[in-house]
Parts: sequence; C-alpha cells; structure tokens
Amino acid sequence: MGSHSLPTPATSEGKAGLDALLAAPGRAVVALDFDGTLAPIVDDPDKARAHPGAVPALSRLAPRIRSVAVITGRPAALAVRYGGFAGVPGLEHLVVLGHYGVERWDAATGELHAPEPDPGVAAVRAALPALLERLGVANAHIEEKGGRAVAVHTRRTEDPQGALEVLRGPLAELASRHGLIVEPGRMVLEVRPPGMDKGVALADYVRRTGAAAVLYAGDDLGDLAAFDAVDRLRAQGVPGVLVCSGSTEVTGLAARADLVVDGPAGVVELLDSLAEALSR
Ligand SMILES: O=P(O)(O)OC[C@H]1O[C@H](O[C@H]2O[C@H](CO)[C@@H](O)[C@H](O)[C@H]2O)[C@H](O)[C@@H](O)[C@@H]1O
Repeated sequence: MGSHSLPTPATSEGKAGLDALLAAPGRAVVALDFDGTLAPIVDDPDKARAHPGAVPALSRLAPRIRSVAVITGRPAALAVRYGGFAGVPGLEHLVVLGHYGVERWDAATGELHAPEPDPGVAAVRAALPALLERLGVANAHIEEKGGRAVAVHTRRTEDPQGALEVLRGPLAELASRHGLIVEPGRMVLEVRPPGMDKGVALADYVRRTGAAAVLYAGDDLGDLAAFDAVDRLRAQGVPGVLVCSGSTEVTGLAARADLVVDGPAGVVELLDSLAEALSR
C-alpha cells in the first residue's frame, strides 16, 4: 500500500459524488467491474486474476463504507475464484453480481443465487463451431460460461478486430433465432439472455442497500449500462462518481467518466486512496 492523494473528478457531478461518499461513507456503495477494472486484461480468459493490490485495497476500504459489490459478466463463482474474494477479512459482506446481475454471491453466507440456464444458450453453443468454420474464424476461442452464456473471443486470432467484425452480424442472427442477445466487449462477443444488464443490477443493489452515494468503476462496453444507471440515480438525487479504468481498446467510457485512471493499477491506487482518506 502506497500513500496516494485522492484524485479530483473532472466534473462537478463527479466532485459532488465523491464529496457525498467522503461525507457519509456509511451510506456509500462502491461497485466495480472485474475484467479490465480489478483484473488486468490477459490473452487467455482463464488466466485472468485480480491485480495483486485489489483484494488488499478492497479489504481496507470495505469496512469503512456501506458496501462493496463486484458486478461482472463472469459467472459469479468464477469471479470469486479468480478474484480471490472468499474468506478475506474485511470482505465479509462483499457481494458479487455475476452474469451481468443474473447471479448473486454473498460473502456473508457463501451462497450463490442463480436462476435456471436458458436452453437457447446450449443450442447456440452447439451451432458455434460450424458457424466459426463457415466464417473463416475457426481459431476464435469459445468460452464456456456455465451454460448461462457463451462467449467468442478473438484476441488470440491473427486479426482480432477483423474477426470480431466478421462474427458480429451472423452471431447476432444466431442469437436472436434463440431469443438471445449479443453483448459486445473487448475482443469478445457474448451470447446471453436479454432482460438484465449492469445498470439494472447496480440500480437494484443501490436501492436494496439504501445507499446515499455510489461510485462505479468499469472499463468495457457492458459497463455503459451501469454508467447510465448512475446518471439516473444522480437525476433522482443520489450523488455518484463514474470511474473509467482506461485502456486504448475502449474509449467511449473515458468520455463519459468523471475520473479516468490508468487501468487496474490505477483502480487499486484509487481504492487505496479512498481507504486512506476514510481512515483519517
Ligand atoms: O464484466 P467483466 O468483469 O468486465 O467481464 C466481461 C468479460 O470479461 C472477460 O473477457 C475479457 O477479459 C479477458 C481476460 O483478460 C480477455 O482475454 C478478453 O479479451 C476480455 O474481453 C471474460 O472472458 C468474459 O466472459 C466476460 O464477459
């Protein structure tokens, strides 16, 4: 843990959000995305792990605020495992909302709540190898997501962006034939059921916790829904701070953020500086 001063948000709304968090931390929620925000992006999705400073920073911050939540496109149990979030002193009340909020894991009980998988996902999964072959992108990586979603990664192909573009339309068609949607992300297209997103998940979490201030940090397109939710909360009188874990791959988030930090290392620095400011 280094000694860091709190950065100043670039917008007046962001400053108001941070001020509210610092003034009444016991009523503040900090919610964070996993990949690209708490965990550095790596080529192999199975090798993603939380930044080494993430859990220590979260465990210092969590006891000083109302609550911390991780909101991720990953299955909740996988995020818990890759994050190293279970059984950590200080994180006894951590909540992980997986599959964009469809699943919920509570550190307090160790329980995972998850609905039945949509049968359309298995049908799409079965059709994928032939589709990838036909489109000339057979070397794209298929990520199994516990039957609740399936993702196609192009990061390790020769032309990741080109392969993504080739896949986008046909995958959307295949998904919609089974009543599913495509969630785009950093060199990935994920097929999943509609009806839930990180914005719905965050708004619901803020409501349940009765939070009076919120900070949300994300890096990818799927986090835009959470950014929208913070905008709506602000309009309803709940101050909020939007943090972008900056990258060269997704630029749209930085334009919307109150604070842009330098990837997961920057997020860890911010969490550390918040914990430090709240311990004075
Ligand atoms: O909501 P998130 O926690 O950000 O999860 C979104 C997707 O992240 C993962 O993919 C991303 O990270 C991989 C590992 O660093 C990287 O290889 C890939 O290019 C990124 O898109 C994950 O594999 C997906 O299932 C998540 O939906």
